[in-house]
Amino acid sequence: MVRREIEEAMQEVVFSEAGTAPRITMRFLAAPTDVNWGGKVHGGIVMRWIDEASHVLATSWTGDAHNVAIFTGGVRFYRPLRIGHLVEVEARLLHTGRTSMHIGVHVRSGDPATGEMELTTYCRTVFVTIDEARKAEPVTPWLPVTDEDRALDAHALELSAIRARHGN
Ligand SMILES: CCCCCCCCCCCCCCCC(=O)SCCNC(=O)CCNC(=O)[C@H](O)C(C)(C)COP(=O)(O)OP(=O)(O)OC[C@H]1O[C@@H](n2cnc3c(N)ncnc32)[C@H](O)[C@@H]1OP(=O)(O)O
Repeated sequence: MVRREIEEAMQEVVFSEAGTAPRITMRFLAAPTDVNWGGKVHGGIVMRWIDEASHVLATSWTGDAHNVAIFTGGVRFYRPLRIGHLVEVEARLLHTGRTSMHIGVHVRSGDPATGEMELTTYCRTVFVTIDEARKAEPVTPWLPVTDEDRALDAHALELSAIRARHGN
């Protein structure tokens, strides 16, 4: 039920170059040490990359590395990721609340010989910067500029509202 509502909401949004939101991309090779028992990259490793890319984005937006994930959800593993393939992890700021940074992360991968990249994973994370007392600090608001920015900003709020309606 929640999943269907979230998947429907996700189908309506577009991530393209028309978005002006702050974003960062990490690129590297999937290493032999990232392997799972089936010979592909372990899902937990992909989650670590998602965490790291979100952390880099949150740090670049706030200028403060003391930020943590307060929520991660909507993780969708679309296809397996192969050892030796080029990996691209793109984190884009979707929305800022009083203290929260809502981030959409796309993981793409492909054979470096062809350069063709395919979407392997999408995930949404929420990060906050913490102060010395470990309280979430106010964040500089990000103001959407283009139609795509506004749509993604509204999308982030809609996903939070769906979860709140279902008690999580
Ligand atoms: C830190 C040092 C770094 C140093 C540099 C080293 C660099 C090395 C590289 C490392 C790269 C990897 C870095 C990854 C970082 C981790 O992944 S850290 C590991 C996982 N995370 C944690 O351990 C955090 C555990 N949680 C906590 O400690 C507490 O919840 C926190 C984060 C201190 C927040 O507590 P709080 O101040 O009471 O927060 P609260 O006011 O309830 O909520 C804050 C905001 O979150 C929102 N929120 C709360 N729940 C939800 C939810 N379910 N959904 C959506 N939003 C929510 C609230 O609505 C609020 O947003 P606003 O309405 O203000 O915009």
